[in-house]
Amino acid sequence: MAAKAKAASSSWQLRRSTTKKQKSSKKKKHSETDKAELFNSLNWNSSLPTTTSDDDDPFASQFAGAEGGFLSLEEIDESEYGLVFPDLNKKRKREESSDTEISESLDVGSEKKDEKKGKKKKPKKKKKTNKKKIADVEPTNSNTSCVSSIEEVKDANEVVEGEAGFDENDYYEWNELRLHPLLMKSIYKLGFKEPTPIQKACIPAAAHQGKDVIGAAETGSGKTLAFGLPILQRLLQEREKTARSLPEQGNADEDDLEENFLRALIVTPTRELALQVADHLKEAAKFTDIRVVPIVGGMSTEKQERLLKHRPEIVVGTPGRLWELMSGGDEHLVELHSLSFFVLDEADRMIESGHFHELQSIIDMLPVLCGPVEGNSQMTQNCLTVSNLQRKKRQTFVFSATIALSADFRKKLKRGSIKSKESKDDGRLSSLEALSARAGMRPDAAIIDLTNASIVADKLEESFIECREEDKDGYLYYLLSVHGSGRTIVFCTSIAALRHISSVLHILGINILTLHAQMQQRARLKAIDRFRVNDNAVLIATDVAARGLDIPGVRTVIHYQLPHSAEVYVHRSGRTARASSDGCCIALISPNDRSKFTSLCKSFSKESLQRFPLDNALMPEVMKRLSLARQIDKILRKDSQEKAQKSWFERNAEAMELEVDDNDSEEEKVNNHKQKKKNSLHLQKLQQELKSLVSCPLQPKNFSHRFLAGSGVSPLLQHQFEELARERADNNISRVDKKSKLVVIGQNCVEPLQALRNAGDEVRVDVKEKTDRRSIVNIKSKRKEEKKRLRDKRRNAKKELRRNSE
Ligand SMILES: Nc1ncnc2c1ncn2[C@@H]1O[C@H](COP(=O)(O)OP(=O)(O)OP(=O)(O)O)[C@@H](O)[C@H]1O
Repeated sequence: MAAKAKAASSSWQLRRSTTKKQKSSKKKKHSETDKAELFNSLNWNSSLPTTTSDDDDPFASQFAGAEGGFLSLEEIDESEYGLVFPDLNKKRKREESSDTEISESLDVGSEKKDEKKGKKKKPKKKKKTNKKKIADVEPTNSNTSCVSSIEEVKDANEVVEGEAGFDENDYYEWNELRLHPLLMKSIYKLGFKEPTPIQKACIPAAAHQGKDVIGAAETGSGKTLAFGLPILQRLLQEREKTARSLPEQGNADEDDLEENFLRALIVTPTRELALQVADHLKEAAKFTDIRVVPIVGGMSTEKQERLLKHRPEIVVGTPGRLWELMSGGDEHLVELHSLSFFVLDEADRMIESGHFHELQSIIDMLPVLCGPVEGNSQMTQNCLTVSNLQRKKRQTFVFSATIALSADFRKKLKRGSIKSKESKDDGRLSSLEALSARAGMRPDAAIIDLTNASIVADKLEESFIECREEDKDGYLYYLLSVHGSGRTIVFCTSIAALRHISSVLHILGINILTLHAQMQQRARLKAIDRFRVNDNAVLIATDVAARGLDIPGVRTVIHYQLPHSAEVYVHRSGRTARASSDGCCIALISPNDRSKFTSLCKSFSKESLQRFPLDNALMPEVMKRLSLARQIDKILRKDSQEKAQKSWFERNAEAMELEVDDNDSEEEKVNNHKQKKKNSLHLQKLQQELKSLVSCPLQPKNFSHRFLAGSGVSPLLQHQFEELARERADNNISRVDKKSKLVVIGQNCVEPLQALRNAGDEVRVDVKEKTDRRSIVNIKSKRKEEKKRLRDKRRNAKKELRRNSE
């Protein structure tokens, strides 16, 4: 872990130095907006402990310097996020000289280029030793062109052959999918032994039958490659066909081939997801020269325009930035006549507000399918310049884990078909069905729904904690300190709640990262980066992180606030238990959340749920710390608000060239000073008290100092105790002093998932029974309230009468 952290920090240093120049020029540009943003967020940021702490300043918290989620806006090297185009030639040269394995693959690429330019390829000698393997990979259907080059299959085998533990037979399930050898090579490299069910179902339909696909499968089930591999497959096949037909056509279209058109446009709802999908596709296209570029908001438009000038074949983007560039007339993005794939990832999110208008406009830009485009002379002109092979039917892919939850799609999934008719409500496409139809989805689309009734991932353990709204912070702190092992994401619905818990947890000494839509994009990416490299990191996020984010090793998802819809609950929970690993989610349910939670359970046809097992003996200590943290937070907030107000007043006065009169009398000044001193002493006292509490593990009320019981000992502390015990044993302490002996009883419930499993079925709650009981309780309490209301009314009326008669 330390090595990882070191590597990460050194890579940051490197990035920072390379971007120094950009930094200074950007600083100027952004300074005004940065200031405005800083000012808007004063209530929040200013309440936080500052790193420029003055030793005498009690308001500079003891936790200053903790990583927290309080990211400074440092430069991020955009090449890290796919925003710098790789120079293919340079990349080739570098890889050729450094890696013999990869050089073989690049030979294939350069041979392909030679083919394109009409040069005759020298036949390679076939090695006898590889014959068996080639036969293994060869498709059963000889029609396909994808495995036409036996040399490529051979190369693919050779690339991975040398790797320790590689056995091609482990990958036999992929053979049926008849993927291009260069794609198989990436799959070997990625180590994906078998296709996931959604990949098995989608690839034949999309890649070999050329169908449109509506795909629904649980979160983390590999949907990205389910649509990504067919795209790459078709592009590779078409290139080969074109290259083969070139010599026959006498190289007439050679120039056309040199000019790449946009072939696939993938739209995702969030920036992080777009960057991630682009990265994933780049991995899959690693051994080809197909280029994938992410186009997302929050980053330099100019840079992205420059990238698009390189005419990448695949663009992955968010609707806002894509539409901004399209409406601005970006050449590459508006030349859509050769577009062969249009993909809506997380499609059900796209019809929600916030994305709708841009997406609708993008869809309206897509040419009407098939052949020369009607009614658009520009398009028709462009079409004439495109190779016939490229001008094939456009395929539309619509994917999400929760399509099956959307009412209209559920109907359609049952029917097994989509309506081709466009339904429009006052000029807006109102449903996902209408949107896909408008995008050109054909009625014979393959509908692949692999979601089960509960929609959530198979290996996800769901649980809940019932508590009062004001105790949520305490239970969250409990979970993070008692079971704070493994990566955890805490989801909030509002940014205000996120800020509140981040601040309190920060004061309590828990290292947290934050992610929400009001953060600058660089800070958002940085938070994700930091979260990725730390095995025990805690990310407090809004629903901007709910969809698609693929961070391996997320063990726990905590719903601090319940989401507004069942779909979001599925996606949030789906950040754990991904790609056949397990994980758990815990919902904190206050009385206000109950009805929402019940309807959530109903929509997933849940019969029973686990109550998260708690050690209530620890709660008094938790609440004690929390109370201190809240007091500190309140004082810090008040102080920073006052400072912000004062500096705002002074700044404005200065801007208006006014002199600020100090009207306070000497006496007032002295009193103010005294009050300030008193407050700061109080704050110091609170901070010290909290510091001494958090330096010890959580202790139950009846805590024995002789035996440190497992529950309440954090994993880190337990490790330290064990080390200490070992050291003592090694030193062979001869003094037999019972009191000095240290006994460490192992902590069984480190991870929440383990705690849940250890608790077994004891904590299982019958949801239906609970709902019924609740509704009875509700009716009873409503009746009681009504009776009380009537009684009060009668009493008041009597009083009124008496007063009138007097
Ligand atoms: N065939 C495979 N075998 C093993 N792992 C795979 C395979 N295909 C994809 N993965 C991995 O599974 C993880 C999840 O994939 P992906 O992000 O595509 O899931 P998803 O279904 O799109 O999830 P979500 O619905 O949350 O967006 C990724 O880390 C990916 O690398």
